[in-house]
Amino acid sequence: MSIVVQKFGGTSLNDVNAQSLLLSQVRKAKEEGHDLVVVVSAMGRLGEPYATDTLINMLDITNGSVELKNKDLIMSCGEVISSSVISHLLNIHGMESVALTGFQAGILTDDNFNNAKILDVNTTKISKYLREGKIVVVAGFQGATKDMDITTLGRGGSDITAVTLGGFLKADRVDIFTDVPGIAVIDPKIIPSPPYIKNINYDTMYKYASHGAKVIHPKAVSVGAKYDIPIHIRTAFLHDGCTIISNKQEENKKIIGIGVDVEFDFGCISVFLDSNDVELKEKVNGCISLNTDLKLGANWYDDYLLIHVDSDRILPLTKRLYRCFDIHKLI
Ligand SMILES: Nc1ncnc2c1ncn2[C@@H]1O[C@H](COP(=O)(O)OP(=O)(O)O)[C@@H](O)[C@H]1O
Ligand SMILES: N[C@@H](CC(=O)OP(=O)(O)O)C(=O)O
Repeated sequence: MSIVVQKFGGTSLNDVNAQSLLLSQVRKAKEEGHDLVVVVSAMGRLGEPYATDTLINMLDITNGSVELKNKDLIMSCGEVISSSVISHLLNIHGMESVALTGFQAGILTDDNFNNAKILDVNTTKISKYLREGKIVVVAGFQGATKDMDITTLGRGGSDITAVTLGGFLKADRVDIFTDVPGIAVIDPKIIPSPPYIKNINYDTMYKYASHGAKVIHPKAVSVGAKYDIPIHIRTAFLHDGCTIISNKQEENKKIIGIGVDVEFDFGCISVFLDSNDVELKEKVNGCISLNTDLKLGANWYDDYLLIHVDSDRILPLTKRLYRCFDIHKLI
């Protein structure tokens, strides 16, 4: 039997409409004959009751530092709540399911609290439920140490849970459901309706995700490469269309994408392009030399250009670069 892992991020769980789209995606995969593991993140974003940042804010950090082990315990609760709610929803809609925390799912990590690494997965329990025909809903972003202390995997870590489970279970593919229909050439929050990438290889995606394309956690991409498991980035709002991360990459693409990363008071813009295209490199150099007022420094690496910018100038420069490349003609 083929196994599919479907991961739903916080933005794909946070209201009744999103949850009903989740149900229809799960039903579709079940009807296609797959055994299903569903990995869920905490519902919503800061301000919403069970979002990770809301839970962190319940610890009063004004009176001293937070013990990381304790912080992990509260941070893991959002995903546990989601797994219980989603499993219940599946059951009441006629899709038999069971909810597991990361610990119950057999996810063993090191004791680097807040940023733990998965060391092993004992899939016995998941496999047993799958054999019984149940959909297994696993709380993402967490595991437990050999001493049974709860850990979390670093922010955005539910993607790591999903791809790691896919690898250990020898799944056919991992679907990452989010609020965008794939990996775009630039964050759609910066440039609305940008072109989307159909196929991207693990290596390029790892670099792109590490430099601003935060739609997937870079560690999840490297786990995908390790197990050679295709990762589909998609949205539950649409049935068709996705980006496939695998060993394949579209040929003849001059430009892969622009990643934007803001850290405190400075930021980085990374431009990923065909490193053999001298003409394009000159165009890029020309474009950034026209914008010296906005940049702190720029360095070429193998296949990307990294530009350092003050964080308040990052959006204007990104938009100018995007316009200057005329990306629609380059991809
Ligand atoms: N190159 C890109 N392509 C698509 N989305 C991107 C890109 N770069 C950044 N993003 C952002 O990633 C977001 C999805 O990731 P995230 O907020 O972590 O969702 P989730 O809650 O599903 O994990 C999108 O809303 C989008 O703004
Ligand atoms: N809820 C965790 C883990 C996670 O992966 O979330 P999301 O899939 O919504 O990015 C976080 O906010 O870091």
